[in-house]
Parts: sequence; structure tokens; C-alpha cells
Amino acid sequence: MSPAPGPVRINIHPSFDVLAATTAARLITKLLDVQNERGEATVVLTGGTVGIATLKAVVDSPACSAVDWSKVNFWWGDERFLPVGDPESNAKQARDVLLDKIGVDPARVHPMGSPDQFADTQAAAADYARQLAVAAAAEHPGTEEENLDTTAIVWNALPRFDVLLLGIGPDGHIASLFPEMAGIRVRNELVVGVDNSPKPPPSRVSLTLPTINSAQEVWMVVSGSDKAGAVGLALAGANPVQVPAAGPAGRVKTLWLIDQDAAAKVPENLFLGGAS
Ligand SMILES: O=C(O)[C@H](O)[C@@H](O)[C@H](O)[C@H](O)COP(=O)(O)O
Repeated sequence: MSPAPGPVRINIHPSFDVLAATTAARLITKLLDVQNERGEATVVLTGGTVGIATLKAVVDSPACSAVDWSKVNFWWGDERFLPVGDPESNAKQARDVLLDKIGVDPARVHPMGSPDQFADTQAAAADYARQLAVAAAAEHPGTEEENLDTTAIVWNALPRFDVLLLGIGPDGHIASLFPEMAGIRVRNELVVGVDNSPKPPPSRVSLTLPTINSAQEVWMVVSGSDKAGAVGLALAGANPVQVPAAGPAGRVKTLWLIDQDAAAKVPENLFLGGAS
């Protein structure tokens, strides 16, 4: 039985640039706090314009070097199923703007599989699920590797995600989970392959909603008036199958980090007012 999710907080920012810079500042501070407490920290990255801009803002921040990046674990919420190093790959974009500049430990960086390594997205998804289970076992000593369960969502069958970043598409998709499609309905798998993504490229690998919701904190980082409808519906409590952005719920907290354009249709009763 999964624990009830934590509270939702909405922070509205005046512009894309301020959103990226403040989200970067929050991430640096969060990783520092977790490292002080636990010696290491784990973040799940997202692709997309705002997601990558946030990573660039991290490396541009004077506080960037305060984090011991060699003790940060990096996972991805989704990935385009493209050859390693393809410029459209979420991992390649993250490496270009951040990971190749901050002294990460390669053993702690976990990109999703590519067509160079796997025959199809389902095989890449199964491999990622196994990587997650291996990491979980390492966090829960005593779990024998041959007993790893990558099919059931058992809350301690996943590594601890301190912060999981998500963008939102204009259609309300998150990661590579799209409205009314199979992936958003999956409840008994950690990771899924997607081969008919409405957002190009068509083939992708994605964490499932239950895996996303195993995170301590989920941060929805959203900019632009084209997302206002999806943000408004999600915060108004839409059904996640129709509006996947309504589904994410961190175990401790769900942060909506949005700019004014994306906030245009936030239900009045939820609007906490003021820029962050
Ligand atoms: O692989 C991807 O494309 C992303 O993971 C995807 O979920 C993205 O975050 C949203 O589509 C928002 O993208 P934009 O910020 O570019 O609109």
C-alpha cells in the first residue's frame, strides 16, 4: 500500500528565464540539503525546453560548485529511443549543458537504453527497470539480486528519488505518458516502451506513473501559454488518463513551478498569488 501523497505547492514566476533560474536554485539547495543528511542525492531529469534550460541554469549558477556532483545519482523520467549521442536525446542534451561540466561519477549516471543497445523500446524499458531494481537493492542491503522484482510496484523496490523533474506538453503529457494511451494506464510496471508517441520521435522509453509517484518530491516545471490549459485541468483534478499532468504526486511534496503564461488557467481557489 503506497503512502498518501504530500501537499501540492504552486509557485508562479514572471518569466521563462526566472522560472529556469529559480528552479535551478531550488535544485541546488535541495541536493545540498539531502547530501548533508544522507551523503548522496538523487535527481530524475526530464527532457524538453524548460527541463534542459533548468539544467543550463544550474551550471550557470554561482552556487553550482557547492554540490558534490560526484555524489549525485542521475536517472531520467523518459528518453527518446535514438542512437547514443543523437542531438535530440534527452541524455545528450543534459550532458551537453550540465553533466559533462560538473564532475559527475559516470557510475551514478543512468541513461535509458538506445537502439544501439536494444532491439526495441520494450527491451530498453525492461533493462531500465532492472537497473532501478539493482539500485534499490543496493539501498536495501540483503536483497539478493536474483530476487529482484521489476514488475510489481513495491515502494521499496525502487531507489530513493529525492527530486523528480517533469515537463508538460500542450496535450497534458508528462515524460512519455500521453493522454488516453497505454503508458499512462500502466500500474504494474516500473518502465514502459512507447512506439506511437504523438510527440516526435515516435519511439521512447518512460517511467510509469507509479514509478514517478515513488519520488519524495515531484517538480512540475512548466512555461508558456500553450501549457495553460493542461496546467489548469491538472490542478482542477482532471483524470490522469485524459490529462497525465494530473497524475504526478510526490510522497512528500508536489511542486508546481510555472511561469505566468502557464498559470493563466490555474483555478482561482488554488492560486496562492505572488511570484516565487
Ligand atoms: O522527452 C520529452 O520530450 C520530454 O520529456 C517531454 O515530456 C517534455 O518535458 C514535454 O513535452 C515538455 O517539453 P517542452 O518544455 O519542450 O514543451
